[in-house]
Amino acid sequence: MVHPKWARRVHLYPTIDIGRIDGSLSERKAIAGEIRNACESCGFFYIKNHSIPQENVDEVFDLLKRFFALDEDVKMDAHVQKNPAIRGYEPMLETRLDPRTQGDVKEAFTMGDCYLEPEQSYTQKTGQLPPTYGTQPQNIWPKDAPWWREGLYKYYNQILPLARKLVRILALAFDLDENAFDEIFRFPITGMRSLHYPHTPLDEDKENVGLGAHADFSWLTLVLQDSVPALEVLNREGIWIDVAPQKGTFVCNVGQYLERQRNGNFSATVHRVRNKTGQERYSLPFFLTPDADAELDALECCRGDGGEMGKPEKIGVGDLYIKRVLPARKNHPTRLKFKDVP
Ligand SMILES: O=C(O)CCC(=O)C(=O)O
Ligand SMILES: [Fe+2]
Repeated sequence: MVHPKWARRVHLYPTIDIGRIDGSLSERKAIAGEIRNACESCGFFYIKNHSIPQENVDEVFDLLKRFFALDEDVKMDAHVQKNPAIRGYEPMLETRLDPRTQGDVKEAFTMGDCYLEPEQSYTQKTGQLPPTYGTQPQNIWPKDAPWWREGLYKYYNQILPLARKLVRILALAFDLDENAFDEIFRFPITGMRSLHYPHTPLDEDKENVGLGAHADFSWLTLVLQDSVPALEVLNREGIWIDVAPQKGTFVCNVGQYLERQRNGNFSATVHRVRNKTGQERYSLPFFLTPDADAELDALECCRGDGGEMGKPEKIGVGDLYIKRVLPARKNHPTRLKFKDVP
């Protein structure tokens, strides 16, 4: 029997109108209530009326197509192996999120938080000078495609403020003061991952995926997908359910940090990508995680007796990040460097 929460296909992934996210407190609380319900059921929902214009969305997809169509050597100039923070370009099959697969049939380019790159205005945002322990930018860019950095930053500087608004809405969703999380999101860990999935034929001998089954290692993820359906979510009955593209929306999902903070009341649900459409697919997830030096504890409201997950320990956001992100990159120099660290 299908779990009732999943059986109602129509309400499976609600589409939440956030048009009044800057409205009155009661309007913001109404949005918070809808998001809370979605996070307590399947952990996936769409948002619409998010204020990023459709023309900017179209523009960023054109940018992705232009980048991935470049010669491999131009992209490999920013190969992920050259960057200690595991940012940059990943060719096909470089990662394997699900060990049962041959590898992820996709190419990707990741950039994220960096206190040295001027586009991110670290000092203006934090009121501090960049930390002295790092002298190298955390991102890597291909030298022959300056338009790539420019175009991605244009989008980054729109999606990050939107994600920050959702942080405040989530604080309201927990019946907290809406600024309650501001101190752990001063200069958060971010990851913006451009993805290109070719068509992957189904193969009876092996599980053929664009991105293997995983739950996001983030606090909250906002995925911009194009019109090619390929994202699937595993329901509680073990059935994969499509997250159909909906123009003008983002797909949002709860990540493992938020699940932990809610002590399992919110679900970081397993999902994967399989592009069986015959078309090329592009997507652009944005992962938001609290500050690397923040500590995260289960919220007062949901500590309880620990429930079936047990009471989680307080965790250092950055430490856990390193432990969890590296295993999927088996040959990355940073992984090899830390291979004996428990
Ligand atoms: O491409 C997508 O639609 C989702 C990608 C994803 O799940 C991820 O990068 O974690
Ligand atoms: Fe994901």
